[in-house]
Amino acid sequence: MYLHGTSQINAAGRLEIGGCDTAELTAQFGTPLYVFDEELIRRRCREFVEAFRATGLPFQVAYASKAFCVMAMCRIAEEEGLSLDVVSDGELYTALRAGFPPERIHFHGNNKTPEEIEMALDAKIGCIVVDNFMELHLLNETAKDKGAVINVLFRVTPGVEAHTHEFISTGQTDTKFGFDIGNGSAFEAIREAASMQNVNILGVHSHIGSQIFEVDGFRLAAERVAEFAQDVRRELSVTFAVINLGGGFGIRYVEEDSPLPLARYVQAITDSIQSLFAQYEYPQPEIWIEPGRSIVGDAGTTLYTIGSSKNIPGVRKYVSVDGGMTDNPRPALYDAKYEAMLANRAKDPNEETVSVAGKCCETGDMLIWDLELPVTRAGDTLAVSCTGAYNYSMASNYNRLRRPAVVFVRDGEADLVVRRETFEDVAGKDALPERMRKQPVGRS
Ligand SMILES: Cc1ncc(COP(=O)(O)O)c(C=O)c1O
Ligand SMILES: N[C@@H](CCCC[NH3+])C(=O)O
Repeated sequence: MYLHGTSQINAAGRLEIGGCDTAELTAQFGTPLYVFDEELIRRRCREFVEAFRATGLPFQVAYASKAFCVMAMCRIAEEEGLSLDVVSDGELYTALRAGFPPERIHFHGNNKTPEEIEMALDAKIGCIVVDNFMELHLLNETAKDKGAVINVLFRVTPGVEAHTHEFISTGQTDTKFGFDIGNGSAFEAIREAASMQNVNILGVHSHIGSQIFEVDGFRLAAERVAEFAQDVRRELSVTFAVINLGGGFGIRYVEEDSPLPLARYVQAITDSIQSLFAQYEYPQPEIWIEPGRSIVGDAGTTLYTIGSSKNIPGVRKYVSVDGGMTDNPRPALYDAKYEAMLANRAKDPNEETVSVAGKCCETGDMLIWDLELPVTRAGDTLAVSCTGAYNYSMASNYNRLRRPAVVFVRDGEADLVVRRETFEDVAGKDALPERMRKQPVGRS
């Protein structure tokens, strides 16, 4: 397994992250356990911020909290000078509760409810990324009722297909998100908004997909957006102050993945926007981006305890862990690949090929196929790397499993940032109608 960030094998032959021995982490917090390397998260934030600073251009880096939204992560984003992208009332609530400055929050989503819009307006967030006409009208009306003017970006689809898994490509025309540039609906949205009293047009937003390993898609999106900005300026006299090119920067999950240094993505985006807008003699807009996975993805490691195994001679050996698709649905959903190692015997040589199964009652609950490992024993700790993004945030209680705890590790200290769920968390929200309740024992 590739060792990311501060991960290393210590003198005792065990995996250590953030100066914490994983054996101590499992003893203290149990498994499955999400372990986040805080220094690596901060390093990723700084890579983006420093790459922008080097350009001298005005910018915002908004952490896409959907990747991993907990209060402690919102604090880190704020401390590192990032803005925050939320896509629901729950994410907004988490951010506000963590004390994240509302003026640096951007709200996304293709079906924001009236309640979410009210909540965002009441919190006085920085901007709403408008996705459709219904939302635009609702937003203007709600803002009018509250005597407010809300900053908006328009999510546009530039017709660019990112080279990635088709389920997570969103910049193409046939998508549920945003206003299409090609068919004129993006232009129409701006035209309508320009006559509204309670929305202030900041600019446009485009997100072309996720886990992208090249810059051409971003360049192409920048071209389409710049051309659109020019049309809008010429025909509607509306000038965009902000261009947001979304997130999607790829990370290394397995050896075959070849992401670019984060600064390269920033450079390609800033170079394109700067030269295109200069070419159109258009005032330089602020450039915003929204990385999620590339900030937290490789900083997360999940620790599991190995339990049963099943050897099918001539076919394969299954080794089961105490979590699975409930804490990491990505292999089942996207056929996502992961690397793993034995954390408690990290120096032992690999001796067999096994497939790592989760504990859910479902054949598809497999975490890793054909993984080289030392011969495992029940009680060993398996560490799966790169689980920081879209694992905890997409976790479920399938089979009524309790969601794991989350710890942040740094300089030999481990802080619990989400406690492990209890049975009460799992079943305590259930209600039994009166007619189904059992008579207390001993009464007639
Ligand atoms: C609008 C928007 N912004 C940002 C992101 C974050 O993407 P990533 O985690 O790939 O950086 C996504 C998810 O793909 C998104 O849909
Ligand atoms: N959840 C997806 C990414 C979706 C991004 C949301 N726009 C993943 O795990 O890769």
